[in-house]
Amino acid sequence: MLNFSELYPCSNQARMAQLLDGMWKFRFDPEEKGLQEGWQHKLPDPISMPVPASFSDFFTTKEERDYCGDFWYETEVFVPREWEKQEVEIRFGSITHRAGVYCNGSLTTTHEGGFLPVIARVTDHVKFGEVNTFIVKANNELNEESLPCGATAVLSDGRKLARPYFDFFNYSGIQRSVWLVSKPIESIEDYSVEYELNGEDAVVHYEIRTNGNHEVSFELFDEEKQQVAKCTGRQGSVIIPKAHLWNVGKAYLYQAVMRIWNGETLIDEYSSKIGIRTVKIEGIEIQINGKAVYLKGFGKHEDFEVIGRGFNWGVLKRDFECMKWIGANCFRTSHYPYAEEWYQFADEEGFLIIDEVPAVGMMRSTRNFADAGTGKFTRFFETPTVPNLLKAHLQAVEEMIVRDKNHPSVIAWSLFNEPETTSEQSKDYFTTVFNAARALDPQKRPMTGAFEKNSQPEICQCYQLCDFICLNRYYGWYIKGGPELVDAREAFLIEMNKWKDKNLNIPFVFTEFGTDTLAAEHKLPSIMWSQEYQNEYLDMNFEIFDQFDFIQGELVWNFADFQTTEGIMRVNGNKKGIFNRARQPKSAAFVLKKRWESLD
Ligand SMILES: CCCN1C[C@@H](O)[C@H](O)[C@@H](C(=O)O)C1
Repeated sequence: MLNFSELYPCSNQARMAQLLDGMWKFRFDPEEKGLQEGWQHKLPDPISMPVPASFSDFFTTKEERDYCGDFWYETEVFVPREWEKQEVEIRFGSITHRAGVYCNGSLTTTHEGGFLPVIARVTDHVKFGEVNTFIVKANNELNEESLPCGATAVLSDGRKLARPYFDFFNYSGIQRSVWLVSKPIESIEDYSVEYELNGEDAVVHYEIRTNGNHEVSFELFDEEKQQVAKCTGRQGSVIIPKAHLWNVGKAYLYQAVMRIWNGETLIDEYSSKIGIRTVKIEGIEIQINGKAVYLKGFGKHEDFEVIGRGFNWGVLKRDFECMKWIGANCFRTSHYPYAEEWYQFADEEGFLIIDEVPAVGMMRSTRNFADAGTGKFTRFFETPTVPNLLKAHLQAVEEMIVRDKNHPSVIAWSLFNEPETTSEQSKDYFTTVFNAARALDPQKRPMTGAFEKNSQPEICQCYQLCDFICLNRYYGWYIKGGPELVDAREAFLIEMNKWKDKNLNIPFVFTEFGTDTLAAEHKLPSIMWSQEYQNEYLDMNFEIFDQFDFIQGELVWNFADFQTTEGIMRVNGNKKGIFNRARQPKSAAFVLKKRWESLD
């Protein structure tokens, strides 16, 4: 169990949450001298740095844009005397990839993993009624013992360089919002909800975890703020007659209000929106509230000009508007858990999410996208680093499921993206991961992972772990592209018939298929990288998908163009977007809109 509460900050009569986003102080530390020079107390000669944001794209030099190593942030916050009898925490939505958090010069916590919250209890270090200094020592180096996997090179001038085993830029920094939180000494630390549907009625089973022994109450209010249920006890079940169900494209959110009481005196209160719905795999169907749903949408990235992987409400709003316009109903948080606000908004808008842990790059290839399908095996799971990697993987899975388990939008957990899955060692490794994940989700949602082309049905050792199978396939792009599209179709059909012949009777979802396409390129007849080719490629894929009833979803790669490490196969980033990086549609967006609206 985690030794901190991941509950999203809220303010009420018992708690306060102060947002600390804004301009912080910042400094690179390439010589790693900060600690011995006392930077944990104060940064010398700092520059300014927006939070939340990646630091890379603000700069005009390559050394700063591509910086790899230690770096520091600092901010000052007044802590009111009224908080003196409370617990005080500082909560980062994430710090990429690892961090130590200091309060007035004292180390309060460390955290490994750049895509889940970092929470530090600072009660014993803050000065109430005074200005306090918070400092973060961070690092963005990649290795094979932490997620996502990669390596760190050292250039001839001594600078470190990230060598990702994945196809997205190693953006880093304090990329999500930061809060200063005060809450009672005895507080609500976590809660979970599970649902049962009985005709028009629903049963909400709840469990509340606190750090004390006082009585706990649970109430539910509908969207008209009318109380529809009330119960006492740390766990219980409440019946909701004629419940309003949460559904795809038709969200309905109740407000759950949890309180700790000392007799009539309120000790703590925490409230959160919940959506009553069930998720189930039934044969080849993915069922929401007992009804089959075909997933239409995208693999995405948290990525935008200038702010890199930084969270921004405006980008979130535009992305959801584009996804609604095109007729999508689902996205995968490729290749890492996104900022919580994405799930909150998906809850509001009735979108489905496949929530993915940052287990990407587990095949030791910077260009796995090119090596996939070449039979290039690197025996990734036979190396001495695997035990530590497994620890980091299990920690990330736990933090992701604990953080996201109450979102109705989350319908499945993706526990990897394109690892090697053809060895006994990979089977043992992922069996451990899947078993751990299953024990963590009170709602028992489906578990899956995204397989690349080497994971062929006759040699893959891990598809058997999945409740539904996600395939990333590029027939017509990395395999038999351009003039060979007709052969790509044949090869694709051969593979899909091999999967069909296994009679697995479970759903398959395509979580990646796509082509790099320059928004300015038109060519008649088509040529790879032209918009015409992207459309021809998509049409071929759809013709294959429509031949197999067990294919229950198509999530195109990618929603939008995004930044990657530079290289001969990337034109200022990955151009497989259906929208360009500014979220303007390529011609394929209209092809998808037409298809997806017809699938409704
Ligand atoms: C086998 C393909 C893996 N896939 C991973 C994803 O992160 C890349 O961006 C994508 C691509 O090449 O566009 C390929």
